Order: sequence, then structure tokens, then C-alpha cells
Amino acid sequence: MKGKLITLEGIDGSGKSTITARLNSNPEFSDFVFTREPTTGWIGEAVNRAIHSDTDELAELLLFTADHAEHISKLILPALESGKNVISDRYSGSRFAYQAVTLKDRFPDPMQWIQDIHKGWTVVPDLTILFDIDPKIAVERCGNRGDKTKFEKIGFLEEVRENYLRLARQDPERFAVIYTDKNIDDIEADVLDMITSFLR
Ligand SMILES: Nc1ncnc2c1ncn2[C@@H]1O[C@H](COP(=O)(O)OP(=O)(O)O)[C@@H](O)[C@H]1O
Ligand SMILES: Cc1cn([C@H]2C[C@H](O)[C@@H](COP(=O)(O)OP(=O)(O)O)O2)c(=O)[nH]c1=O
Repeated sequence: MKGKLITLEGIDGSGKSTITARLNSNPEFSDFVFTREPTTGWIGEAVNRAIHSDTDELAELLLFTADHAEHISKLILPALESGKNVISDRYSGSRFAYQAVTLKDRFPDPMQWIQDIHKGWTVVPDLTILFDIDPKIAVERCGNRGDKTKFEKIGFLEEVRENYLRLARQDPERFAVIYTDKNIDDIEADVLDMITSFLR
């Protein structure tokens, strides 16, 4: 595989989509492939139905994971194999952080269980940039936009944030953490630095 896979993770409202859009319009990244999870394909649409309803949490995890499998085989692997670098706004880390909360009463170690069902077929990112922020600030920011998900609640996002930080501690070589309660231009400059120094 020649290309590198870079993923952006963080709680709702941490600023991932805003930064992805800025990177996407930066000429330095014109030969990168930009993508996201949930995807815009039909399985991603099914995921969107799940997250806007009271779907069973295990069914929801499996839909997200099915979307990931389709994403990997149809977009991620072909792009990496053709030598393209890929940036994904959310990826497997979102499952490890979010569904480990929604499934905490169903499995003794939900994060490990979710990580295990990805083994043997997923593509592990080369670099994950974690957008870390206090959920109170993030939820306040989300108040200004439409299309709310059922996950945008402070208590829930505090647990998701802890899971993300746990993932970063487990794998410090692969994770870069950036605190995103600051000016968007500064965040963009930091993310640009992280990516260019990683690829150098
Ligand atoms: N650094 C920032 N400072 C203030 N507001 C921000 C900042 N980054 C993003 N926002 C705003 O916060 C909201 C959520 O940002 P978004 O990029 O959609 O987050 P995410 O994709 O992580 O959910 C949007 O309304 C966006 O304009
Ligand atoms: C990819 C993924 C997203 N999610 C959640 C995070 C979001 O609340 C929601 C939809 O993702 P998204 O549309 O990217 O939301 P945002 O712009 O707020 O980051 O789905 C999971 O719970 N598990 C997953 O595996």
C-alpha cells in the first residue's frame, strides 16, 4: 500500500467537518482523497436512519460497521493502493469511542469487543488526529446548526471524550491530540503542520 490513511476523530461539534472542508479546498491537498463515515452510500443512509431513531444499539453498531466494510473495499483500499493519501472525517475510532458508551451495559468490555470485530479486515489509520474539546463548548456550538443527532448530549459526550483519550493513550505513536477550543485559523495551521510533518 503506498498512500497514507489519516483520520480525524472527536466528539460532535469539535470542529472536524469545518477543518476537513478547509483542507479540501487547500491546493496543498488537491491530490488527496477526502471521505467520511458515515458514508453517503445507501448503508450510510441506513446508518443515518438509525442515529435519528431509537434503533437497538447493537443493530446500530453493526450498521456502522457494515458501512465501514463497504467504505474500505470500495474507496479506502483502492485509493491507498493507487498511491493516494486519504483523509477521513470519522472512521473506526468513532465506533470504539461512541458505541463503547451505547453498549456499556451489554458487554463487559465493550470497547475491546468492538475493536475485536474490526480485526482481520479493517485498515488501521497511519495517523489519527483527535479533536479534543470540553463537551459543554461543543454542544453549545452544535446548537447553532441543524440536523442534530441523538448523541449530542453533554453527559454522553463526556464518556465518549474519555474513550477517545483512552484510545490516544493506548496508541500515542499513531494519535496526535489537538485541543480545539481556539480560533479556527490556529486549528487549521496546527492540523496542517501535523499532516505535513507526518508525511515528510
Ligand atoms: N474553532 C471554532 N470556533 C468556533 N466555532 C467553531 C469552531 N470550529 C467549528 N465551529 C462551529 O461549531 C459547529 C460544529 O463544527 P463542525 O465542524 O461541524 O464539528 P464536527 O464536524 O466535529 O461535528 C459549526 O457550527 C462550526 O461552524
Ligand atoms: C462513524 C460513526 C459515527 N457515530 C456518530 C457520531 C455522530 O454523532 C453521528 C454522525 O456523524 P457525523 O455526521 O459525522 O456527525 P458530526 O458532524 O457531528 O461529527 O454518528 C457513531 O456513533 N459511531 C460511528 O462509528
